[in-house]
Amino acid sequence: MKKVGLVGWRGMVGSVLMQRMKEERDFDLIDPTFFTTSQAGQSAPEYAANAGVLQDAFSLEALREMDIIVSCQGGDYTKQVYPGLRESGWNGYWIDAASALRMNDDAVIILDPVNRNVIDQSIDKGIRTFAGGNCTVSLMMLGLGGLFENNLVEWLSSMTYQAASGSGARHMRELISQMGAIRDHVAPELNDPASAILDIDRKVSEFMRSDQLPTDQWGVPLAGSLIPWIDTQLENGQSREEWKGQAETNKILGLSAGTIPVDGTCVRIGAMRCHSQAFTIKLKKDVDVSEIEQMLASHNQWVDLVPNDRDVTMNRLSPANITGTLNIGVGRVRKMNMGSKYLNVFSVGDQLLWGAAEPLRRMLRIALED
Ligand SMILES: NC(=O)C1=CN([C@@H]2O[C@H](COP(=O)(O)OP(=O)(O)OC[C@H]3O[C@@H](n4cnc5c(N)ncnc54)[C@H](OP(=O)(O)O)[C@@H]3O)[C@@H](O)[C@H]2O)C=CC1
Ligand SMILES: N[C@@H](CC(=O)OP(=O)(O)O)C(=O)O
Repeated sequence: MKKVGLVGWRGMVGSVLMQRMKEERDFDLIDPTFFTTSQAGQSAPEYAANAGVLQDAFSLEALREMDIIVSCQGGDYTKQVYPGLRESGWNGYWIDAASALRMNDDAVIILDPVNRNVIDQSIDKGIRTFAGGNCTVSLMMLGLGGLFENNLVEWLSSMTYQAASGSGARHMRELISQMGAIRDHVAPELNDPASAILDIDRKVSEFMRSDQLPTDQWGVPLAGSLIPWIDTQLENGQSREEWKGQAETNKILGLSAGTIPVDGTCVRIGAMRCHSQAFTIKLKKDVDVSEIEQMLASHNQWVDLVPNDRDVTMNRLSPANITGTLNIGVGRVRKMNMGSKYLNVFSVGDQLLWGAAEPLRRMLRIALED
């Protein structure tokens, strides 16, 4: 059995990955070693039989023993450990959730239902470094896979509604704390049916602008509000999250940079772990909506095509419905006023599953076949 090193397994992304690996019985196929940056020597989790004790994740000697390393530890860890490991001559598979290596020439962004051909070709060429894509990009490409596969996308704009989980566990907790604090602040008025809604609204607004609302993580209110900026600021006016849209989409498809223009505004909203996106897509040619729906639905088994009907959409195409599942809800499919080549689509997907953990465990399976 191949020796597989797991780094970052107890973090949020890592925990979702471990859960999926247990569900799919991946541990039956590997000889796992669990690494840690802070708890070396403690017992490895009991769900992996005979995994022994946690190893030091900074020990190149211990890492070099592995055939495959899967890291959900974050970009800082990758930058600290990966170069030295490769320089030492280690030629195993490095499979990483972080963005640090994604755009390297010798790394491939993994999303096998979309780019299995790119992955296979790169393995044949000797590439052994694989990075999960940005969650927004991966969810977009799975949802719209049928359009990319049929070479129909001239350009696309994605306006996002991104969940708190994309910023990490502490941010999720603070979102709930903000929600609770706002509710608590007007509890007496809410319980009194005779109270005026505009008085409640004024009290809520004042509270949200005060320093009583917990904002240590977000810096600003998210509950009852939104944040139209995700990740760092770039000189061209984009956020880094917006920049990733075009850069990663083209790289995943194995196209040269900028072949398919992708742009939009990335917005954080008060959802827990599902990213939603509203797409405006310029098609290369006029195709019937029914044919487009067929392409979208048949591209992969996770697309849940939701008919463009009000009640069905409200019930099925939402973070509340899709969270915790591998489904990618795809709906609101219709032509736009701009013309018959302009398509509207809306998608919802769990950013910890297909947005982070699932492409990694599927790449692990591919590496095990090698
Ligand atoms: N959050 C997301 O949506 C996405 C994240 N990623 C990537 O994954 C990386 C990890 O993200 P995420 O999982 O959110 O990070 P976490 O903060 O949840 O976990 C990272 C590490 O923190 C350490 N840690 C310290 N205290 C605790 C604790 N109480 N519980 C659990 N772990 C603890 C663990 O390392 P140790 O055991 O060594 O102490 C753990 O592996 C990101 O930096 C990013 O690069 C990629 C895609 C999406
Ligand atoms: N930036 C994403 C989460 C993330 O980790 O992205 P990346 O893997 O590209 O750094 C979000 O906030 O929703």
